[in-house]
Amino acid sequence: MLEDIFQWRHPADQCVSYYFRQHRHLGGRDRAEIAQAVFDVLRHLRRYRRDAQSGPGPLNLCLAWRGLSATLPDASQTLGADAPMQEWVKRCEQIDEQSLPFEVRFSLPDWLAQRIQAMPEPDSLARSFLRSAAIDLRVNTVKADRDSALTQVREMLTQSSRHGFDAKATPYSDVGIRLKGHPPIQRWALFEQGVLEVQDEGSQLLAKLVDPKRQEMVIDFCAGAGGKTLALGAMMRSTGRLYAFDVSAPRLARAKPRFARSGLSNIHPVVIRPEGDDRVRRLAGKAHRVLIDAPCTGLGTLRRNPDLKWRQSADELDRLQIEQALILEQASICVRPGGRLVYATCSVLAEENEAQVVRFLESHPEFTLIDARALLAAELTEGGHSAVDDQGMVRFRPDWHGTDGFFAAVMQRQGSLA
Ligand SMILES: C[S@@+](CC[C@H](N)C(=O)[O-])C[C@H]1O[C@@H](n2cnc3c(N)ncnc32)[C@H](O)[C@@H]1O
Repeated sequence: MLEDIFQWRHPADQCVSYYFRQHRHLGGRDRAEIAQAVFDVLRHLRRYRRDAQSGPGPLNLCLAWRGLSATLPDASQTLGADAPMQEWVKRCEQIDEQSLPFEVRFSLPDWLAQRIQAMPEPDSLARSFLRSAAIDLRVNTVKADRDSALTQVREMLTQSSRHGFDAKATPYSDVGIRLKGHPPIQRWALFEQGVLEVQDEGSQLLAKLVDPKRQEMVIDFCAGAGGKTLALGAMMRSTGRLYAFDVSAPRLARAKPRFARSGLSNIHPVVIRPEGDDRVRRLAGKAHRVLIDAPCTGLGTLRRNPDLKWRQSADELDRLQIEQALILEQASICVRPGGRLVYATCSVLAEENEAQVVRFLESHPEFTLIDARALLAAELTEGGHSAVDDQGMVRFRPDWHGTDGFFAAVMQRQGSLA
């Protein structure tokens, strides 16, 4: 499986699923343990590869034993590694991490390590990317309120044969539930009925920044698989017109069953062209709110997708910046006077976040930045780290806020909505 993943042609979770389809005899517990070990290897790949230079066997075998030993205590003994491998694993685990350079200690490619080192509290951020993330759920408020959904989720977890699962309300989002453990939620009736959707708390808060009202015209410009569209549609109570745009027909096709499950009838999926699309032009100056959940490096989600740090590159970051600036131009045309434009990414890199917004505002004096503090009900300060900066832009970090890394800026076009 590691050989397949290291081609970097497909996301790691797809490679893992493919492997399990080819090895149907593996039980649930085996699958969970293998997946955990593989993701541990991806998180620590640079460090493990360096250690493996002195390893007692082929590279991938050494990596596999490191991953297994890190996730299953004493794995190398109980699962039968030979004596040299057991000794080598033990020696590696005793290395003082402070003796390692930053990029090895936190297993980052050079281009990314340099950028993280330039941010506040770099060790804390880099370390948080080495941890796995909890599963967050969003309650579809068209179908249930959070309290009743939480009660039902807890009942499901109590009935589960495995111990250690739990659920609690998310601290910032008033429609979120955070799970402890990884129960099989996709098989729950609550999920099939569209009461629950998997969505990180940071993404849930994005809908609050857009703050769509009943009967408005709203555009989710990069709707992809529809996660944000669903949250917006629920806030609009299934009224008004909510366009789900995307240039990718397969992505929008994947969103359609989710839209159907949700019970929302105000969503209109439309495949658009990246430039000069007629339907986008026809909506010029019409939308009350436009959300751009921009294509980005996704590096804020490293806890969930550790392979991204190996699949992304500085060249790809350059390419994405051009694409993001173009999307900002196209999408902003649709905002009506007094209307709102929200630009967001799941990245922690300034180039695709505040730099894009600052550049856009410089060339578009008809838009001004709104302070996000006024739009978010919950106090977003954790340990003295506010999620909203002095200019009013939002930045979540896994180490400070327990969410994925995430950025958002809210802008408003001059004029009055009336
Ligand atoms: C970060 S993903 C969106 C995720 C989605 N909002 C969700 O919550 O599931 C970015 C999306 O932007 C789309 N995209 C890329 N270029 C675009 C463009 N020029 N116009 C509109 N969408 C675009 C991609 O196909 C991708 O689905």
